[in-house]
Amino acid sequence: MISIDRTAMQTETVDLANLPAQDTALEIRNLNLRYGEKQALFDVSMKIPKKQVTAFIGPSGCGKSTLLRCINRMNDLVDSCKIDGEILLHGQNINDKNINVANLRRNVGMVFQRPNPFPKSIYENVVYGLRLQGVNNRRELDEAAERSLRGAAIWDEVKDRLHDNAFGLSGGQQQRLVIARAIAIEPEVLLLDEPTSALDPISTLTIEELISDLKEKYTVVIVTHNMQQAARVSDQTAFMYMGELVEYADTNTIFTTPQKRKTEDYITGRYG
Ligand SMILES: Nc1ncnc2c1ncn2[C@@H]1O[C@H](COP(=O)(O)OP(=O)(O)OP(=O)(O)O)[C@@H](O)[C@H]1O
Repeated sequence: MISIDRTAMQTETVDLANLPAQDTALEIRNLNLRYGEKQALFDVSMKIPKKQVTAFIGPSGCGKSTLLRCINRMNDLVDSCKIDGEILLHGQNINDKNINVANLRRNVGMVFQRPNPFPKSIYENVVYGLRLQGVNNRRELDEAAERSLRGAAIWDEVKDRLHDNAFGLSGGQQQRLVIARAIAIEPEVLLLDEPTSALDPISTLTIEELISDLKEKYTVVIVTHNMQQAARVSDQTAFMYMGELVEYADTNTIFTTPQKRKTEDYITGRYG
């Protein structure tokens, strides 16, 4: 039996099935995904609320990362991947042929399991996306760097060495730097794919605290293996099993009174 620390759980709940459009960041409708012959997602539908943290949990191979990667079309990079169904952002299906994928990814940032700073200075890492957008004004870049590093809770640790190479930072600092890089271009949605699984417990805690702050400005979707983490940081939790969305509800309900037997078995540690 796994014990879950519910002290930090959110108490405010939203009616996910009837979420009004103005509160919905993303709507996934009847999403099916195949890698070649293998179907990895089965008819997934859900609404992801704005400026909240939504966690995807479930046993290894259940499709959490696949679903997350659909939200910024990272699966486009996999040749064998075929998707049908819709993911609506501002009412527009991001899978439509006329969608500009670079714009989509500016709006929907992603942070991976292993910190992946570029081999550049801390400063240049943060302003990278802005430079790509053609911003060259020094003051604008400086302001964005400070704002983003503060937003990622790493400013105080790096403000005196902004021009040092990012590889000199610890793993936990690198991950916060990568989050700063992601928020520098002010996306609406941040996708976090097991962002702490390569980090030590203290860095993990720092990132978890940061995630709770990030939702003031961004919609956060996090994949995690760690149920305690989902319980600590998320407002709603989606439990997936073998490519299906089994149960999706506010985090408190999922961890205290799940409605489905499979969810209960998973959160009580019977499998996974
Ligand atoms: N690029 C790929 N090509 C073929 N099959 C894939 C690919 N990526 C994932 N899969 C398969 O799709 C299924 C879902 O994988 P996915 O990585 O989304 O699961 P997950 O729940 O995130 O797992 P984990 O927790 O182990 O990361 C698995 O059976 C996996 O083997």
